[in-house]
Amino acid sequence: MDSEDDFTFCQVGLPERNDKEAKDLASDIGHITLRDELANGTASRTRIVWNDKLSNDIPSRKQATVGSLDFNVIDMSSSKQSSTLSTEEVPKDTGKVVKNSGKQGIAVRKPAARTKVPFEKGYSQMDWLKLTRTHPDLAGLKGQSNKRLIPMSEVKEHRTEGSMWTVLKGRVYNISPYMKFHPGGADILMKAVGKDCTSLFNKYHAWVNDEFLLEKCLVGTLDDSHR
Ligand code: HEM
Repeated sequence: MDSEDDFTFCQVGLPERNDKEAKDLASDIGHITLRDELANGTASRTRIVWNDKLSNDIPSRKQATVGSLDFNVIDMSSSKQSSTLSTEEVPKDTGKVVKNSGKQGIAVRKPAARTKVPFEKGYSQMDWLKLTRTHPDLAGLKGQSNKRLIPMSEVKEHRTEGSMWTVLKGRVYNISPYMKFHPGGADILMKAVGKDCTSLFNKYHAWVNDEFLLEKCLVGTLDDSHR
């Protein structure tokens, strides 16, 4: 056999230097370094290390292990002495930084004020769902159709305790039975009574599925032909 026909198959890889560079790049992204270590002298595990300057200023750094992963947890909510981040900037509930003091900092976005009111016993969202399945006439229709066109003038008349109407996305609901179940509280929901509350609803929680939650409270469709 001619020597030119004699092929040898071998593993083709990057030159050693480039291989190392690529590995360093992949394992040292931003402020995080991945370090392979030998645990108990047997299995290898990866340690994640935050190595930015900021983390040195933050007092509460915890280390944890999940499976074979070791990682440091920086608890931003307990940070008090940082020169650039004040305690007001860290909301208690989220631990996220929402406001930048201007000098140096981390991304900033002020969330909309969200105050969920603890529900009274028997008024959880689950209780509401049960009620919607069992109550025969939550809307208070008394046999009337809920396919009726209702003028705004009629919506405005319904502001009494058992009959509180609102307009939401063109539909008219009797929200009276929902009042005590509303996770934002009954007080704020009173703002919707006798009015079109679509913009308020969207301002606070456009993601809430109103059609599903208030299905059994539907009294009709808004007739906006007289506007
Ligand atoms: C009329 C129909 C409404 C329904 C079915 C409804 C339903 C809900 C639901 C399911 C939540 C919990 C949201 C979540 O956990 O993410 C919620 C919370 C809340 N709602 Fe409503 N809501 C209505 C109207 C309104 C209106 C008109 C306002 C303001 C005037 C309002 C203000 C709030 C607030 C402040 C919260 C608590 C904070 C939050 O979760 O964003 N809601 N509502």
